[in-house]
Amino acid sequence: MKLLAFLLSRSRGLLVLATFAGIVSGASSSALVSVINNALTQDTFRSGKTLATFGGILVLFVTSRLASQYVLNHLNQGALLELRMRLSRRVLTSTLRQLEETGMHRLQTLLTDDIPAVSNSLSLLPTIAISAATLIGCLAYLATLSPIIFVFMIGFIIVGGLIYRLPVRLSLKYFQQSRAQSDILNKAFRSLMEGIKELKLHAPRRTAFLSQGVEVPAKELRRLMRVSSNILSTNASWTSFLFFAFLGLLLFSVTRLTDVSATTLTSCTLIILYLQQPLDLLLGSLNVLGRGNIALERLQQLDPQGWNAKENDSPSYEGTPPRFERLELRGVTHTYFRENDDTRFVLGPINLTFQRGELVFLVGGNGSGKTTFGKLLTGLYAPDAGEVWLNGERVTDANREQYRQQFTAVFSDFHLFDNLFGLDPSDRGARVREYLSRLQLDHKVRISEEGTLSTTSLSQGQRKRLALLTAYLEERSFYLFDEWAADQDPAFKEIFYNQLLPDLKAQGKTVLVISHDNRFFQVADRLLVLESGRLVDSSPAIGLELPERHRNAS
Ligand SMILES: Nc1ncnc2c1ncn2[C@@H]1O[C@H](COP(=O)(O)OP(=O)(O)OP(=O)(O)O)[C@@H](O)[C@H]1O
Repeated sequence: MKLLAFLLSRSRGLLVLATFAGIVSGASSSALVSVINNALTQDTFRSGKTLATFGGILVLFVTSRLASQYVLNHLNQGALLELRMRLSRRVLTSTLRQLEETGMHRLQTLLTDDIPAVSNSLSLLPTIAISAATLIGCLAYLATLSPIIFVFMIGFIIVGGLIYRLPVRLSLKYFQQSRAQSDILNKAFRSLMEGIKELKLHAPRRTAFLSQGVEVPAKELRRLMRVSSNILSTNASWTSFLFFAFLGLLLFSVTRLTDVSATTLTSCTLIILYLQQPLDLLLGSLNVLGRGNIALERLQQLDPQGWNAKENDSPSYEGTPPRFERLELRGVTHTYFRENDDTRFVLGPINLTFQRGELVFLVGGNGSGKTTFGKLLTGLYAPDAGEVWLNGERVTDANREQYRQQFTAVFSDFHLFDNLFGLDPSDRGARVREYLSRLQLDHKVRISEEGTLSTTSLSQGQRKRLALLTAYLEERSFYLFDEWAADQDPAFKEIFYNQLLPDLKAQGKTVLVISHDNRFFQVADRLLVLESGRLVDSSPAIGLELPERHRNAS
């Protein structure tokens, strides 16, 4: 079972210890039953010595049970922490394309549904260990009291267990289907959050979205989970029925055929009744374990090769990137396949060189591939074909992480963290203040010594300025701005194009600006034009002969 293998891979020693303590607890629980039974049936047994034995076993029972639970709880919580961290690391070490194809909604289901499902099943392990040990101990005691009733009991457990398993499998099938439905529902929830303004402004859209977008998958999820749970409830009731039917059969029929005394029968009945609880717990846990297993499989599917790898896949790169001199793209391409409509978009092949200290503009119509080019250039996408060379060294999978450290980028869908993670603002206090003032944010935002921003609740243009501040502090060699100035007022556009960009160039930075602002193209050394994924012009410097169709783009 995957769950057990997962726990075993984490700490075999502790698992053995917990199981041993569980067995001791189960055995002492059975011993308690035997003492109680003897005290009930034999007068000579009710002595002070027996009381002391009873007390001793009781202490052993409680302490071993506690030890088993503590160790397993420790293991479970550790396993959960590891799952959360692994999933986060997997996200950070997966390629951007893999994540885009997986879909954020699916990652959300993994975090919000699947990890708790694994957690639920792991938290059952102490109960399972103790119940199993109690069951085995009581059965052993039953065997000493009446071998024939023991054989009947074993027969009942085997037949009952087999009958129980079939509906559990069916229930798990429905549960598995419900996971795909959860993905769809989480996608709808994301739309609900991100599209709240559009939904509030348009009543018919809101009504249709609620009934088709949310209610349909939510109802389907309800149906699947209801069927799955009803199968289990029916199964549990059916098993209780079987249990008492077995007891009835034992008391009223079997004992007539065999020679069992009334005292033995009373003792056996006491034990069998005592066994009902561990049996119920064990059978009930089959389903929870099955659900945990399905959830763990889904988590592992995110990266089947890498999941079991040892933790040598730290997502951070600590080295110092080499000084940037020259970047060359030789015939690089990137293709998006759209399975739904069987079409594709091909960027490239692109042949291009960037030198240190160049200021280059990239223009092109909507959907021409500018942002895709930005992702390819910065190493967020690996090229499908062609080669990238940095300072005369070829970029491969092995050094792409290092290659990415040359770049800082503000994409049009940038994310603003509320802390300058990975940057030490105390080292850069004077520069932070200078940049805040240059970006006209000094009256709005303060940055604490720990790097926390006093607020990120700003206008979109101001948020972009804060993203630019972060980019400045990163002090990388190559800057990429994807339509950065689109949200800026005219006065700040002037500052951006006529002061900030030339300043970066003067510092020896290479800058690629994706822009539609043709009023400012003269500040560029070079203008690149993309059309339907093809680089149709890379005119050298000034004069900037922009093809007719792009002239009035801004
Ligand atoms: N994650 C993706 N999966 C599949 N196709 C994509 C993806 N991202 C972009 N595309 C497709 O690739 C093409 C280029 O998109 P891209 O975002 O690079 O264009 P762009 O020039 O930056 O456009 P805009 O000026 O509108 O921002 C588009 O046709 C788009 O449909």
